[in-house]
Amino acid sequence: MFAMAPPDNDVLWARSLHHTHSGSPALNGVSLGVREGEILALYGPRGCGKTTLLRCLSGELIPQQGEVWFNSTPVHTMGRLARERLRLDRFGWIGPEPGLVPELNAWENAALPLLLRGSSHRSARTTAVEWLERLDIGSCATKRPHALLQAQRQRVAIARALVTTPAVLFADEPTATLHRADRAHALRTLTAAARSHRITVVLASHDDDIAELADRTIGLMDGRRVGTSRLAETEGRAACSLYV
Ligand SMILES: Nc1ncnc2c1ncn2[C@@H]1O[C@H](COP(=O)(O)OP(=O)(O)OP(=O)(O)O)[C@@H](O)[C@H]1O
Repeated sequence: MFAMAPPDNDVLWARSLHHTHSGSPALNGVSLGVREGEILALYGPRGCGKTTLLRCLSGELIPQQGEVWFNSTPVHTMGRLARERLRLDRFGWIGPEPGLVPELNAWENAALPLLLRGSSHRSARTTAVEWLERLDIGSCATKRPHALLQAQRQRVAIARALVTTPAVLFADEPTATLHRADRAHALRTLTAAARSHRITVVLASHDDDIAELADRTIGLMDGRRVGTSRLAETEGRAACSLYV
């Protein structure tokens, strides 16, 4: 039987995802589509399946049942190397912890995905420094992670995820380790940078602020969808007047 291809205007599309981690159910029939350029927030309590859903959508984890498509490419049938290539070439990932390499300075950390893709040292440095400046941490470019504040480290991780201008940025609780003021600022900067570069974002968060920065919020509970709220186009854009 041929699988049904996703709708043309969805950059990511998932159908009926089921996944269980060694007996504990994480996804229980989740379907969703993500439009190109959309900022989609996944919202729900601890353990509701947000991380598992992001891992399935980004091709890191193959769901036990269900389909994931990136544009017209089925991700759920790809081999491991092809999925790794897809993640490196087209996706960006930000987790709750910055996960920086301690021996490298800020620009070298931010430039890593470009260097892994074979960019020259000089062009990788230029692009990484541009991203650090957009994220207001240009002055930290030559500092190593130990000399940075946690909020600055997380911005370096955001720069690293955006430096390749990915088609889709996956962000899993990207502000979980930050103080309240830093959280709001980091979310605003991240969503503004994504909008001005037409990067699609799928973001899991407990943060209330995210609802006003996202175009759409999907609730998850016990591995199932429990509601969608869509902001009017103008509200989503107006909430984010800062473009970087
Ligand atoms: N690698 C794993 N091994 C075993 N169980 C897991 C694993 N990852 C997740 N789980 C379980 O699967 C369920 C969903 O977890 P998941 O991390 O996807 O939820 P979450 O909404 O992202 O939670 P959190 O906000 O705590 O990150 C939970 O019951 C969790 O304990």
